[in-house]
Amino acid sequence: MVLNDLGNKIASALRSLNAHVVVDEELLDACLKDITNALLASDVAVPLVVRMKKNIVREVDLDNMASGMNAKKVLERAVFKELTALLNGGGDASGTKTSGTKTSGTWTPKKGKRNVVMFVGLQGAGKTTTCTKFAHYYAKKGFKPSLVCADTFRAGAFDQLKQNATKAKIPFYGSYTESDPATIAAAGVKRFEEEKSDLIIVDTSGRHKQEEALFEEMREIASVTEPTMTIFVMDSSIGQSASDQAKAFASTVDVGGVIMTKLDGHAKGGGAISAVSETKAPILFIGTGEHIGELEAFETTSFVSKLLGMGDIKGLVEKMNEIVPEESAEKLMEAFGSGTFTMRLLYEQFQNLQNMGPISSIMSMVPGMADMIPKGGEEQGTKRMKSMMVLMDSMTDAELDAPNASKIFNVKRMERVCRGAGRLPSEMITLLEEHKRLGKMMGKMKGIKMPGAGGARGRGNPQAMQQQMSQMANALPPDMLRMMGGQQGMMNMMKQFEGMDPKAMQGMMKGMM
Ligand SMILES: Nc1nc2c(ncn2[C@@H]2O[C@H](COP(=O)(O)OP(=O)(O)OP(=O)(O)O)[C@@H](O)[C@H]2O)c(=O)[nH]1
Repeated sequence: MVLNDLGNKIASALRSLNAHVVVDEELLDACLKDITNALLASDVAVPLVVRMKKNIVREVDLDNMASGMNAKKVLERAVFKELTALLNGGGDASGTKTSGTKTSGTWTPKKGKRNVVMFVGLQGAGKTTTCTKFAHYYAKKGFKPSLVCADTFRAGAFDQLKQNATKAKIPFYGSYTESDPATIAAAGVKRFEEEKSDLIIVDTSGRHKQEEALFEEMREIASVTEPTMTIFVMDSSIGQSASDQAKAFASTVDVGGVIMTKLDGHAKGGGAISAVSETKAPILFIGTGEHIGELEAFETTSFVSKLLGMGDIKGLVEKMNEIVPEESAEKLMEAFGSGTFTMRLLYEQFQNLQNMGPISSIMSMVPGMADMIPKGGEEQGTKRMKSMMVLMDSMTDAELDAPNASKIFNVKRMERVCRGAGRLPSEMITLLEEHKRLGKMMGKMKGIKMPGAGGARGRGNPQAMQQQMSQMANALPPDMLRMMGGQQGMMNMMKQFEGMDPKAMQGMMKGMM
């Protein structure tokens, strides 16, 4: 993931202070040096790094720090604040901007109103892909989005948009014959206004800073479509040169938000962050893959928290509650109670896992678990899961709902399922073994009450919590328990959930299970 390296280095610089009881000037200097070096090595622009350092030093004023104040905590907070400000597009926590339609918070279109969003950005930044992801994201939220292709510069742009839009079932507009992008944009917006689309997305052609003619075209499109929001799409793998280009865009049109794409790559990312600060606009979303669902609403504090290995419990709760349907969670809970674990239930849990997106991104939300999935492990796991689902697709309803699936398959039935699924007998055996193993684990968990409302783990009942944790720890495979830091690690994790809305918490725990 982009910026991972930066996050690890800063977190390790901060952690290095833990070995010392008192933080003096010398230690602070050494830590700050490591942090600034990490920022520079990630391509964050020098003036921004200098400013950040100055702000941090001002905040962590050891000479004037009240006695009893923890210097490490103050430093951690200052670093957090500066990184947040940088990603908010201001670059300076002491004086954040707002201009035009932008705010330093998040922007959302208004349902049922006229929302025209113009996408601008460099060639290949991912505009066309992101337009469809953006439309899909809001379609799921009940909007009526539409797409207009005003890119007549790149041959094939309209076909790409058409293909993406058709797949996502989003109405689109474009032309093979009209060569003036402003004319197409105006006609498309007019059409969709008449059709009462409440989110009209206009894709423009990519350009470089030097191409004045194309910048003029962008101004013309903006003047005929009167966008309510202009989003600058930026490739996070772009280096230092991104800043100049971002500046040129922001001075031509009123950029109100940024979408950073390709965060799933391995680039250093600091150049992109510096460029965001040139636009003086907040990041609204991040692109984390090529697929339509791989667009995540951006929440700066959650992002910085994850970046520094502090987890993002709030995001985790929201994600779990959004993805795991209440009905499926209830069924799973029932299975916990009865110890019955059918193939269908396993299939449904795999479906939930697929909807969650990469497991590593979920793990990064849990404090201390960012590195739990070994390199390559995720891809391998996904492949295995898909192969098991294909096998289950070839089973009968009776087989899917049988309480003792691992016992009812004879050789003939196993061969038939494999033939139907086009899978090897060894894969079928793995599925049955896996199902049996999970069923066993489920049996051990029988009777565990979920934390949260009405759960045995009341805040005032640490003994009950300890008991539940022991039972859970016994049920988990030893490898997994070890990765979680043993029973103590689990307890620490649970402590992070303290003070959370019990209902939300309960829903999340059901989902996680
Ligand atoms: N890995 C990854 N690839 C992405 C992401 N977003 C876009 N892409 C890929 O980036 C490439 C370029 O994307 P396009 O959407 O064609 O870019 P564009 O900005 O419309 O290009 P122009 O029309 O030439 O300006 C495509 O191969 C996309 O699949 C992302 O978040 N992650």
